[in-house]
Amino acid sequence: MQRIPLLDLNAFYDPQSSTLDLKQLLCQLDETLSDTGFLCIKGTQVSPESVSFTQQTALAFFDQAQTDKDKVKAVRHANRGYTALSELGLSYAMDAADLKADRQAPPDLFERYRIGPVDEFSPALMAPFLTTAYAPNIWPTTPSNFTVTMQDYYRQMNRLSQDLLSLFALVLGLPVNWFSDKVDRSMGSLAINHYPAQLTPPLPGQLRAGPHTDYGTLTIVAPTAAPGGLQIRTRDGRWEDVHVDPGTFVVNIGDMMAQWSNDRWVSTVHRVANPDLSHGLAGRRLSLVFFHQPNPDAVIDCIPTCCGADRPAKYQSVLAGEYINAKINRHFKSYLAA
Ligand SMILES: O=C(O)CCC(=O)C(=O)O
Ligand SMILES: [Fe+2]
Repeated sequence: MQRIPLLDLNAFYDPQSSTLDLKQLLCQLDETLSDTGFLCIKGTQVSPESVSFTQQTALAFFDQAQTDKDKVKAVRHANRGYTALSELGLSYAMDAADLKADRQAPPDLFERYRIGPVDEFSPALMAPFLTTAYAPNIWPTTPSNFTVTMQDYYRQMNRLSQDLLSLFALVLGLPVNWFSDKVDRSMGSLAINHYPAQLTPPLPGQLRAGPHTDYGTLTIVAPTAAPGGLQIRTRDGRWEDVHVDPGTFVVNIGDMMAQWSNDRWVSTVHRVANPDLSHGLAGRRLSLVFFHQPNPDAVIDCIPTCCGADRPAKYQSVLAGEYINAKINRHFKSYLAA
């Protein structure tokens, strides 16, 4: 029995829904965010057709010749553009003692396209972050609809994240717009992960994506239906599959939100398992992974309703941009070697 609940956001979006329905949604949210930090959602304003069109467009990019993909290769450790198979290991950036050994693990079996903010903010506010949070995107010329499709999907995910944060604010007893001015120039990024079919056994210890936590506020994942998927590590150390119904999204809490909430909510270690070799070509998988992050200059200081005399703040305040920069490059195999 899957312990990750599927929550229906209709109670939030539909003006006809009752206060009781909304209250129930807030309770379920708090419970699951405190338990695993993972949930599935439906009833969003993002259509399943739009998700599958975006996935098909992304697959068309990855189906191109390697030389074409290399034309939009991310320059050394820049988080924009294409990174090839075996360049990344999501477990490499982990500090936890129980994951450190994974730095020795072979790199992950996925290639990735990374897209940063797609909208302009005021030049004065963008200026300090033009090589980090607001670094320009790189766009391929083919498929010809790639740029507009990804920009559109990015904006939809950013909006959905803001709606989720409105719900989070209500759960925490804050005004519904409490997060708004901290995320209105979000530096979030869209990572498109392509996990090719596996026709030969991976190296010992090699996974589609190694064990890791995400860094930001929240992550929204839309995977294609394929074997070899997302797993979370339970508190007793077992790996549990996350079943994702078609047309729904996985949402999980990142490290920064765990810190912001004074560890009321959990950023759980997860990974992507290999498919059984018997699946052959049918084993390929793609996921659209939106990492929501606040404005680079947002101060991440214990959320007022998450600390008090009986629950002192556990973390020093930090700027969101500095927090992310300290972590983001460490996924690269070449960064470890440098
Ligand atoms: O592909 C997935 O389902 C999740 C990938 C993931 O955890 C990540 O990119 O951080
Ligand atoms: Fe992740």
